[in-house]
Order: sequence, then C-alpha cells, then structure tokens
Amino acid sequence: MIELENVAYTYGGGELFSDLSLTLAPGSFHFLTGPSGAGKTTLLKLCYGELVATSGDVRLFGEDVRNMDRDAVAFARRRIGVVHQDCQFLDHLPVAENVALPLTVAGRGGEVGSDLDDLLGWVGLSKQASQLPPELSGGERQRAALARAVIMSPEVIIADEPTGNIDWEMSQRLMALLVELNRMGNAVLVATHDLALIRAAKSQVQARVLRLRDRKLMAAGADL
Ligand SMILES: Nc1ncnc2c1ncn2[C@@H]1O[C@H](COP(=O)(O)OP(=O)(O)OP(=O)(O)O)[C@@H](O)[C@H]1O
Repeated sequence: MIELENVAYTYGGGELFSDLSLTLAPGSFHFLTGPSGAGKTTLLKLCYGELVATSGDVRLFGEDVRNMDRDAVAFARRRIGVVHQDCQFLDHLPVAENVALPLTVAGRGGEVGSDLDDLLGWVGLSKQASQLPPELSGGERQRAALARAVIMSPEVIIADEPTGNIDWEMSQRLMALLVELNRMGNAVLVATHDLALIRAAKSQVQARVLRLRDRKLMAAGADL
C-alpha cells in the first residue's frame, strides 16, 4: 500500500536520513521510535504524501508519488487516516463537526449521520459531541483526532505520537482502538517515544518495531 525505497530526505540543513526503505502492507502494524529530532514526523509525512523525498522512490497504493498530480495525491490521501501530533482542530467548531470535517471537505457532508454517532460512540465521545475542542481533555482530543482520521474509512492509519500528552490508562484505551482497527484489516503505523506503550501493545498485536536513529531505519533491538 505504501512503499518507500532507498529514500533520502533533506530539509536544507543536511541530510536527515538516507537509504531508507519501508513497506506498509495491508493489515500490518508498525511502531516507529527513535530520539527526538531523528525524523519520525518527516518519515510519516513522506508516507502520506505530505512531503516528497529528496531521492529514492515513494509509492502510494502502487503509484510513484513523483508521477502523481495534486488531485492524485489528494485522492490517495483519502485512503490514509492521519492522527497529527497536535490534533489540529478548528476550535470554533463542535467536536462532532471537527470529526466530520473530512467528509464535509470531500463534498460528502450529506453522508454525516448515524455513522458519525457510531464513530463518536466507538471512541467514547458521544457525550462530548457538541463541546468545543478546547473543552476536551488531552485523551479526549486524541480520541476525537482518531475518529476524524477514520471517518473516511481509510485503509492505512498513521498516528504521530498519539499518546504524547495523555496518561497511561488513556494511552491504553487509544492503543486498543488502533489494535481494533488493525484487526479489521487496516495497516497501522504509530510513531511514539513511549517504549512501555510498545511493550504493552506487543501482547495484543503482532507489530514490527522500527527505530530511526543516526539517519538510518532499523529493526528495534531486544530491549523491545
Ligand atoms: N519544515 C522544516 N524545515 C526545516 N527543518 C525541519 C522542518 N521540520 C523538521 N525539521 C527538522 O528536521 C529534524 C527532524 O524533525 P522531525 O519532526 O521529523 O523529528 P521527530 O523525530 O519527529 O522529532 P520529535 O520526536 O521531537 O517529534 C529536526 O531537527 C527538525 O528541526
């Protein structure tokens, strides 16, 4: 579904990583870990077509990103649900409308209905549907961000530090939702610093753990 082959990325101040290869196959579950600044967010952005690799090949659903025009990238991105590190809500819109926003933007606002109610129920936010994002707790915000990421029924879920500012219990709850999505067939890629979270998740899901460090991507060691 998403393939990176011998990819390098440079922001201008030197190469962030090089010769990096990664395949997200249907139904796979990957964790991406590594020190702050190693380039995890950048790697995720390459995976969902937000950035274009400096060199190497990136294929989204079989198509080389370099040969895709804007519309083709936008179309591919609808098949990828992204949970951003900072959630990025429109604070003046209620939670339900924020969650439904991808449908509205895609001109499918008419389809918002019982599916939205079900989705809010699934992430445990039915009661918060009409609240504004600033009124939510950190864990509620992350669950709303996950609901928004899956409202278009994507095939791949990419989450950037989804448990960054939330407590252990809430992190576990969020992970359980990601594991459930994976069991339903979604490929999942989660960037996290939280090694305890990865260890806990490994009893629930067969996950590959990758570490980005010193400009290389490698399988994490026995410590995980
Ligand atoms: N738009 C940008 N322009 C220039 N440099 C950038 C840009 N975005 C990120 N960087 C730099 O690239 C490096 C990698 O950033 P990135 O956010 O990908 O790392 P990360 O591993 O996700 O970090 P963290 O774990 O702290 O979120 C950092 O040194 C960062 O300062």
